[in-house]
Amino acid sequence: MIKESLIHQAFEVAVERYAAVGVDVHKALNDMQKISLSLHCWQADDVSGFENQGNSLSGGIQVTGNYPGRARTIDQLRADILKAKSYIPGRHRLNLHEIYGDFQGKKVDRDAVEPKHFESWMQWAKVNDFKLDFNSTSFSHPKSGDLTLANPNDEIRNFWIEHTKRCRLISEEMGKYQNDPCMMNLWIHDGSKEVPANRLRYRCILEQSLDDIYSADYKNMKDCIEAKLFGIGLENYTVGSYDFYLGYGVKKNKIVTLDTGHFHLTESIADKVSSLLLFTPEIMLHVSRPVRWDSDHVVTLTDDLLDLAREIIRCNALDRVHIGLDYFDATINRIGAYVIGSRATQKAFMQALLDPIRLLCQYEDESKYFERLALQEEAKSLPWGAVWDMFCLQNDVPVGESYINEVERYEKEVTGKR
Ligand SMILES: C[C@H](O)[C@H](O)[C@@H](O)C(=O)CO
Ligand SMILES: [Mn+2]
Repeated sequence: MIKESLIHQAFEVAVERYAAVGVDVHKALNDMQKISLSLHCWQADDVSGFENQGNSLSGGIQVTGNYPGRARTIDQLRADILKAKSYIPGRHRLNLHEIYGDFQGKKVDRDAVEPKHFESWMQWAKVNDFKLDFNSTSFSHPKSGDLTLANPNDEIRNFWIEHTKRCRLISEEMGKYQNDPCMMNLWIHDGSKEVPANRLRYRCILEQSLDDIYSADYKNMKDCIEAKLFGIGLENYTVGSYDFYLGYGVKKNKIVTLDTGHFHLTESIADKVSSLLLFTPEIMLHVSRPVRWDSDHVVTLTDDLLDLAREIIRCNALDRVHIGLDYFDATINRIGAYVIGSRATQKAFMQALLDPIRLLCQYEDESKYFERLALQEEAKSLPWGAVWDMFCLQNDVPVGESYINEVERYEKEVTGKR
C-alpha cells in the first residue's frame, strides 16, 4: 500500500515542475476526468458471446490461450466487467457485440435480433453508470464464410444486410435510452485467401450493401466503419480495406474506425488523425497492440500509443475522437488484461495532456528547432506518474501496482472456481 502523504508530496513537486514549462496540472487532471474509454465486452470471454449455437470463432480473427475462468454466462460477464471497472479510474462506456444479447437460452438468428434482446443490458448499464456502444457481428456464424456484405449470393448478402440494419435499430434504441449517442461499429472480414480475379466487383457490392444499410436516418446512434489489412485465412485481399472505407466515409459522412492493429506495422496511426479530422465527422479508435501482425495483444504504454494520444490532444479533438479498446488475450487473467490495457491507454492520455504544447508551438513559430527538440526530450521524463497516481487516488481506485493483489484475490474467489 502506497502512503497517501507520499502521493500528495510527489504531486506537489510535479505541479511545480510542470508549471515551469507552462503546464497547468490541475487543468490536465480536470480534462483527464472527462475522457471515457469504451471497454470491449469481448475480453472477458474470448469473443464467444451468448448465442449458444456452438459456433467456434471464425471470420479472420483468433484468440490464443486457454487461461481458466472465462465468463460463460451473462451474469459472469457483467460481474467481471464491474470488477475490472473498479480498478480503472474515471467513467466509462461498454462496447457490446450483437452476439452478447440477452437471448434467455433461445436461438435468435442474426437476422431476427431485436432491441428487446438488449433491454436488460440497457438497464444494467444505467444502474452501473455505463453508456453503451454496439457492433454488428458477422463472424462465427454458419453464413460467415469468406464474404458477407460483399457476397454476390443474394440470400447470404441479404441475410447480413438485414442483420446490420437491425443492429442499427438496436443502437438507436440504446442511444435513446441512455440519452447519449451509441457508437455502432461495422467490421466485416470479407476477403480472399488468394488474389481474386476481380477486386472491383466485391467492392461495388459492398458499397451497394452499405448504401442500403445506411438508407434509414437515425438521431441517437452514429455509424462507424472499420477497415482491416487482412483477416486470418484471407491474406491476399480485403474488400473493406482502409482506402475503401476512407473513401466511403468521406463521401457519405461516416466515421472511420482506426484499429491500431489494422495497418502495416510501420504505418503511423497518429499521423492519420489530423487528416481524418479535416474530412470525416469524427473518429472512432480501437486501441490495440499488434505484435508482428494484428495479434490483439493487451495494450501497453508504447511509443505508438503515446504518439496517438498526443496527436489527439494537439488537435484539441477529444470531443471528436471516441476511444474504444479492442484486444483479447486468453493467456493471462482476463480481468487483469482489461485493467492493464485500460490504464495504459489512460496513462498515454495523461502524458499527452501534460505536454508543454504551448511552449513547443512557440519554439516552432520562432524556428527554434533545437529548443523544440530539447523540450520534447525533457518532457518525456517530467513526473507525469505523480499526476497519474493523484488521478487514481482522486477516483478511489488502486494506486500503482496495488491492483495486482486484488485481481489475484478475485481469481482465487471467483473466476478460478468456474
Ligand atoms: C471483435 C471486434 O469487433 C473485432 O476485433 C474487430 O473490431 C476487429 O478489429 C477485427 O480484427
Ligand atoms: Mn477492431
